[in-house]
Amino acid sequence: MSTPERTPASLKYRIGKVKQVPTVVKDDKTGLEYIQVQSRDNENVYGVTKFLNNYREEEKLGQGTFGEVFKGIHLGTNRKVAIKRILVRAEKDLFPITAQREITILKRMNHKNIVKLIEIVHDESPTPKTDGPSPRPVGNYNNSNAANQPKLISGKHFFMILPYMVSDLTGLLHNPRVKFGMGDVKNIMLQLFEGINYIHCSKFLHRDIKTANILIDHKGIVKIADFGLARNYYGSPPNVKFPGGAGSGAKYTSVVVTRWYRAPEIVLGDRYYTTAVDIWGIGCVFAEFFEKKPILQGQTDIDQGHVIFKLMGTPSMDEWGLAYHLPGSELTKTNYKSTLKERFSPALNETGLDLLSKLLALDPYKRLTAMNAKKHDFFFEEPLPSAELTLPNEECHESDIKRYKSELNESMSQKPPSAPTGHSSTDNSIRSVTGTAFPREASIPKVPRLDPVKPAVAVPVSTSRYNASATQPMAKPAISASLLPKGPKGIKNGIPTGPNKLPPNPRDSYGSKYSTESRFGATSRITTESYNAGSRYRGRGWGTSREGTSYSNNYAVPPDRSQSSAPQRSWDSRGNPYPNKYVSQDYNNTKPSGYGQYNHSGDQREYRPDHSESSATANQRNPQPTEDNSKATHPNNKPKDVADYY
Ligand SMILES: Nc1ncnc2c1ncn2[C@@H]1O[C@H](COP(=O)(O)OP(=O)(O)OP(=O)(O)O)[C@@H](O)[C@H]1O
Repeated sequence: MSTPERTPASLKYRIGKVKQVPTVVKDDKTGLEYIQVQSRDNENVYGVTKFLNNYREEEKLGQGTFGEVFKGIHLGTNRKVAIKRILVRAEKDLFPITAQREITILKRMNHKNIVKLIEIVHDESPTPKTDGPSPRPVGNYNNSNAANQPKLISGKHFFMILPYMVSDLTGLLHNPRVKFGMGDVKNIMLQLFEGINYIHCSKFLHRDIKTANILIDHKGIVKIADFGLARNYYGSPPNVKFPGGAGSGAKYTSVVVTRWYRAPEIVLGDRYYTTAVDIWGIGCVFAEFFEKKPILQGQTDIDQGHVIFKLMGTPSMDEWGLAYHLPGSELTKTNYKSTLKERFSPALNETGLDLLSKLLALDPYKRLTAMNAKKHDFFFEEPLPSAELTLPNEECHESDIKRYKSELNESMSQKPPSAPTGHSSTDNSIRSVTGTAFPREASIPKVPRLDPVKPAVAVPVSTSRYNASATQPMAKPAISASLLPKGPKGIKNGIPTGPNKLPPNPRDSYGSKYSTESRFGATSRITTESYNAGSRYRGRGWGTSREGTSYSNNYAVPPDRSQSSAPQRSWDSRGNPYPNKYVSQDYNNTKPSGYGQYNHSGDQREYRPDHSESSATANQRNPQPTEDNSKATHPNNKPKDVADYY
């Protein structure tokens, strides 16, 4: 039995300008207070309970941009949890939009490779009195470490309670005692593709794929975490038939993705990006297994473009025509040759290199989709993906990196004399695909050092999260001023704004290759791959011993929000038609989207073009909604969920 109570002022908050007044309900039996949330079909509902006396916080696991993550224990069950603190500042009374977004999206996710949200809890930090004690630290008020805890700004605190994961990929890759075999790498990559495929098919962009956001539980199950930058996208989900992403139907913010994992289209200022931005991030993660540090460490946003082109080569008009018409197109005047092969051939064979080059394809429309990547030959040749991940006996988190570095330095200083030449072991060299051991970080061949260049802007926040020597950005040659974009508008937010003149229509370069018909199958029925296609792996042992071997069980159908008149991109803000490449994205006109369209029977989820998703043609002459104005153009004139604000 529950009795509604008046909402205490402390629980009122705002999202943007909209006041949120949750109904607080008190459970008569337990005495717990929680916020009453209206349930929707197929959706888990989480209440908000008081933190105090329910959870105990232990050590800090990670420091995020908007909060801290602690290891903790649920006192009632002794279950280990991760506690992500969200600070609501009393002065502004604003619940952070990133947290709101993360909560909203996590609630909709239901897949074994996506981290679950257990609940949201709140606490009220005491208002400091001028003569009173300082505000108390989070949760564990009796914690002996309390004195060491950072002092909190007076305000309301909300905490996301997540299942505790023993490791994250950053921690594992930096731990000198952890050695992944190629089978393990394949296992992790396949799980990652499963997770990201689910996110994309649920019509969300993650927008912050990086090793620190890839968690692994005690059973070796990979969980994608941190949905603080995620958002829904417009248009149909990616399909198996063609490479390239989905979601180019609207203009999104360019300030997304940790710089080193940022896709080239974002770096060059394309705001109509797609799910392919997440695939780029996964490509970076894949390569990171072999160097044990982020592979593309740009020191500024512009430098990031140079670093990317130095690895993949400056694209020709044929290779990525749109790059020549993006705000950062000046970068295409560079003349870098791809170094991908020579850099990664010590670790990867031809098939592996092929997968890597397709995940890191500069043109997002040539990049693999997650479901296509899973079918790449790399996963079907020896060594096969390992059936289970063998994890180290220790927990590895990003926060442990400092410790690993000092351990490594210590062991290096006590290192016995090296074996005489001729008898030297090859154990420390990067092994080919058939090898089982990865090198210790110290033994990775060093990329030749070049003259250092002073960063034009501050090093990104993420840099500070790594021990300097672990991720010391590669020294770069000084960037010739002539290579830097210098459009009349200069540089905004570190992204070159490029020339003011309208880009010429690259129809010629794209039209022949990507006709609407051939790319998006205007007349064909698009069949997406079933998650049950995992049987292909299961036959080989992959996934057999995991929880929920029936992949389809993991896919609760999220509510189909795709029936809104999703804005389509056909005309740019200046009222000019976009390159036909983008116009061809209007496959949404003839194709429905969303999970509601899938037939879940058997192994195949079929995409049934029974009705149109949007009235894009009607919108064609109207300025297209952007992340900033999409709310205003929503048919109901109100966002369907918080993510729609962005
Ligand atoms: N459920 C969990 N179990 C164990 N560790 C976790 C969990 N969630 C997060 N962490 C740890 O905390 C770190 C930061 O978490 P997360 O990325 O979710 O926070 P954030 O504030 O959004 O960070 P950022 O600003 O870097 O994106 C992770 O890298 C991981 O080490």
